[in-house]
Amino acid sequence: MMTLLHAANPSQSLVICPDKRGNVARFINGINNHTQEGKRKQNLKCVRYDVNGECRVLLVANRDISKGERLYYDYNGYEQEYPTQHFV
Ligand SMILES: C[S@@+](CC[C@H](N)C(=O)[O-])C[C@H]1O[C@@H](n2cnc3c(N)ncnc32)[C@H](O)[C@@H]1O
Repeated sequence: MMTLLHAANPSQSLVICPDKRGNVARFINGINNHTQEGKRKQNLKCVRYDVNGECRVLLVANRDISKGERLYYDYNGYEQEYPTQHFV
């Protein structure tokens, strides 16, 4: 679960909960966000857009990505709940 927007009223917060619905993004890897080396691997970042009044979260490349290269983003949003210390 990833909190992308933390609001005082929880019903206005934006949370991604992939056990309800998923897509091809399930194949994207996480970075070990406890090390500088892990952080350097990140090649995707989350961006929120308003599309016809609905909030959409896109994963956007933060640099050129070569064909065949693994995709990595930071699984943790605000809460840092996802353990990533063992990620390679
Ligand atoms: C959304 S899947 C990531 C895609 C998965 N690696 C695959 O091949 O289908 C999430 C799971 O993959 C594993 N994972 C993701 N990133 C990893 C990494 N950098 N190193 C090791 N395991 C990772 C973790 O077990 C995590 O719960």
